[in-house]
Amino acid sequence: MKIIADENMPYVDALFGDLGEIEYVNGRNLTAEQVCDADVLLVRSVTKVNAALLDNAQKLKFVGSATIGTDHVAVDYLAERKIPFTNAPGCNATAVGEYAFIAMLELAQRFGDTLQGKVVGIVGAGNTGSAAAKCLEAYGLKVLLCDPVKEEQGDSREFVSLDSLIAQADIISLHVPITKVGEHKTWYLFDEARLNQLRPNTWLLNCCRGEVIDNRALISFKQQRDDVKLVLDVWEGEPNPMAELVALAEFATPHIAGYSLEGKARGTFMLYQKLCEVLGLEANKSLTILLPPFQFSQVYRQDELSEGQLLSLSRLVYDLRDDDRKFRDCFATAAGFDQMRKNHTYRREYSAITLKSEAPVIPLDHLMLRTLGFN
Ligand SMILES: NC(=O)c1ccc[n+]([C@@H]2O[C@H](COP(=O)([O-])OP(=O)(O)OC[C@H]3O[C@@H](n4cnc5c(N)ncnc54)[C@H](O)[C@@H]3O)[C@@H](O)[C@H]2O)c1
Ligand SMILES: O=C(O)[C@H](O)[C@H](O)COP(=O)(O)O
Repeated sequence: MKIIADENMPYVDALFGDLGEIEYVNGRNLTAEQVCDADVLLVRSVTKVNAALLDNAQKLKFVGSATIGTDHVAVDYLAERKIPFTNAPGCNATAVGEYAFIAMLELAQRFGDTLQGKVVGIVGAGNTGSAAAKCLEAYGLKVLLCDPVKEEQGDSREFVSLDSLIAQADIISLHVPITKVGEHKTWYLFDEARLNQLRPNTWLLNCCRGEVIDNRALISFKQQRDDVKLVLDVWEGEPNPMAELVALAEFATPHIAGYSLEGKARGTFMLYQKLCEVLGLEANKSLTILLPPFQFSQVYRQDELSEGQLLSLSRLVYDLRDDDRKFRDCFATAAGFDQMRKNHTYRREYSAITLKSEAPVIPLDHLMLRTLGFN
């Protein structure tokens, strides 16, 4: 069996090595010729999976995308050809939630402010939005959710409209899929008019898809409104973000909000489980053996935790400042955006750290940290 896999997908050898012969490819430049004799195709978000790529791949038995988003996949086309497809819903949700939370802690520190006491609006209350909300609520913040789709589906959480969220929130974090049609389409959800609604000093984070914000409108807006602070992980026109916008963002990264090792491993593992199911095989490998040990796996803590200390603890698993610095150095050079994504193999989730205390009673802060995700 021939398995074609994106070269940036980790743990493919460990999980798929027994199932066939693996060929690694550059996902962004994948051609129809390269996949014409594939039995299995494993992709990430940079590969357009459609008729042009797959019409000649007549042996194809399975397509898997180790991503949450599916906007790069012509799912109707695969269904028509009866080719089983799976993505990996929720695989990197914790990573995105922690990225957003840590970015807010970083902004607070950079601007001499505190995160504690702020009201945060989450737009899109699915896996990543809920993961961000979990961190924020663990830290005691008021969270407003806007998700008209979930609201219509009868989700029992409390929701507000987007206008009401914008009017009340100090911080807005975007977590919607990109959709171009329908009542709740998200393409340019934040256009010039919406951006002009933002309250003074709002922090706006985008870790979902670049085109959820009109990037040109955002440039003009931010040039007038320096009080608004931006954290941007996703960009219109990836892998070539607009240089003016990168310069205007407080934190800028190359679409890696979901790139924890845990999130990547879960993504590949979910494809492995699904392929085994499609092939009628037992999925007898385990996710836990994939992850390398973590250098700060145990942390001893006694004292009451300040916001600055919470940020220091968070930087053990993810130091956003490093990625921001690296990105500004490399995004403008040819292939810099993709190269940084390819080499991004160092980030962990809070769960990689086990908290220890020598005090006889577990400090109250440990309960908050455990709700955040620490062990
Ligand atoms: N930056 C990254 O590395 C990264 C990582 C993972 C996911 N993503 C992106 O984030 C998106 C969201 O991921 P998820 O796991 O939370 O997906 P999800 O499907 O679990 O949740 C998305 C939510 O958005 C809601 N929604 C749809 N249209 C909306 C609208 N107009 N207004 C408000 N809510 C709306 C949906 O009802 C759903 O609940 C993905 O589709 C993907 O594009 C980016
Ligand atoms: O949709 C997703 O899951 C994310 O956008 C994903 O993390 C992007 O990473 P890629 O697949 O491009 O490596």
